[in-house]
Amino acid sequence: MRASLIQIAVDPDESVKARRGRVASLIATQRGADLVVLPELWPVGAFAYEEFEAEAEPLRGPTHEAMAKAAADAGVWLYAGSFVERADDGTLYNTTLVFTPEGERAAAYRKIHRFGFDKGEAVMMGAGDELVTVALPQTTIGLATCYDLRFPEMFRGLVDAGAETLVVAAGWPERRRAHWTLLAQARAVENQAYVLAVGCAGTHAGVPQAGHSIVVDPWGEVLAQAGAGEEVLSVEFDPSRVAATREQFPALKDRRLGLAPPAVLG
Ligand SMILES: NC(=O)CCC(=O)C(=O)O
Repeated sequence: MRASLIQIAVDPDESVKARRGRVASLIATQRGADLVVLPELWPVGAFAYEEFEAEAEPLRGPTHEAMAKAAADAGVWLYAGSFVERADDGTLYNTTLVFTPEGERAAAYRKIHRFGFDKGEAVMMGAGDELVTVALPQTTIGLATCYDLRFPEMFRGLVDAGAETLVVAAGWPERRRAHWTLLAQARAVENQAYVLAVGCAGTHAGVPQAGHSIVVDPWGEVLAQAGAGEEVLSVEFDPSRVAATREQFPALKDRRLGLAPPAVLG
């Protein structure tokens, strides 16, 4: 199976409309890949909070339309990263879309863990509360977005729902690049799954992006990693290695669920 992770530069000197067109052209160059993956909030920028209201779109808005067409034109499964969705009740969500090679929407995932503590996304957006997996012909993918990467229980939930390849769309800052690589490898090792994690390049809202998109195998080995700039990271991998790894080193079978809470002394 071949996946192409497009590490998009998100800079304020390019309009959302221009970037949408440029990204569609980049997807067209990946014809022949089985899966193309885009990062988090690439139309507007994950840290460009002041733009969220103005650039919010309905689910079937311009990003949905452009990405459905791009998937169909290239004939690829497209993990289209996320955009700012405005729901019918006015709530904003950080929503990832997945399209089939025919351009049909296969899934929409609203980011579960919002970043920013008491500001930014955490206060401006609603939180999703549903895990999402999609069965591709070669592998079942589990969907996650950026800050989600810090929450292992969410990834275990995706694995319990059948995910073998964990896909993370991110706008991860350079400041915490070491965490990015470490957490991607940890999620792969503990779940004995592939991790495909794509970030952004460039600088938006004054936040330099980490880039360094990464593909990790079920043994925790890094199969490929991008540099800091805009880049397409293309990688071949064998999804059957997930079952083989789980069979040969069956740690997932040794889970102990439902343990008693610690006794309270005194
Ligand atoms: N957009 C995000 O979710 C950023 C997450 C982040 O910077 C971190 O977890 O660190």
